[in-house]
Amino acid sequence: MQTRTVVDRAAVEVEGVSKHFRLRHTHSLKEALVWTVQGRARTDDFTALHPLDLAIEAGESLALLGRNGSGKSTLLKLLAGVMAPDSGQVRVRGRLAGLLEVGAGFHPDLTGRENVFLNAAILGLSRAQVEERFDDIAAFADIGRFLDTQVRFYSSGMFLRLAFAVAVHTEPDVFLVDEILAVGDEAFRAKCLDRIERLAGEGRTLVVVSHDLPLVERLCSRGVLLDRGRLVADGPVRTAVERLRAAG
Ligand SMILES: Nc1ncnc2c1ncn2[C@@H]1O[C@H](COP(=O)(O)OP(=O)(O)OP(=O)(O)O)[C@@H](O)[C@H]1O
Repeated sequence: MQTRTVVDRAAVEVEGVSKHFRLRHTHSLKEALVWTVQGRARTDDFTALHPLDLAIEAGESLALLGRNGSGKSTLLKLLAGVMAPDSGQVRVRGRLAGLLEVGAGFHPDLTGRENVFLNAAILGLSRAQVEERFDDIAAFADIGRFLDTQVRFYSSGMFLRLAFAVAVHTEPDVFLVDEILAVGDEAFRAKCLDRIERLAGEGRTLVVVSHDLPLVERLCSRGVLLDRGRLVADGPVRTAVERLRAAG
């Protein structure tokens, strides 16, 4: 009989990952000079994430929870590979897609249509695959003739519509979603949530960052709670949500 450890099956593995930021206290040469003369440090190191380990199994739906500034988005960016950790490593198996920031991966001078091809290529689709799925992407985004407008003129909701439509049509193995659904209108949000539930139902791995606790309880089965950059709880989502609520 073949035995596999949890780590063998993990879709996402995070090992000893940490992230520091350098905070600059001065923003002009003059200010820098004054602070130096006063003997004050012009920069300060801030640890957004202390070394942490996390294994997410294929097909799991996990919520990253925590108060403002606890490190959720930083961890999500490290998983997405848009930011490099200062220590440790992140391994993701399969195709990764997600919505981290409105407009990320879009070129402002290109039209929506052109950006669909650009964005889908970044997410690993061939031109032929995008052509085949283009009508479905456009129908999902439902932004009408704005599809042929430069995206610099898009509202944040229109960006979200197109970005989400592309991301779900890449058939990702691992799907990352930040608070971002907040800018969509109610009907689109409902459509996105249905689609996210469908992705989860297909056995894809979900990692969701949200302060909308009823929503994460609906979408996720596992909750990971961060507090000031440290992983403080990991278990059933309801337990993590209760702990977060209790912490006020
Ligand atoms: N590029 C950066 N430079 C400096 N500090 C940063 C940077 N990005 C994040 N931080 C800091 O790291 C900490 C964690 O930020 P992060 O965005 O991960 O928190 P979060 O849990 O997602 O918060 P929120 O719920 O408010 O979105 C915060 O104190 C934030 O100010």
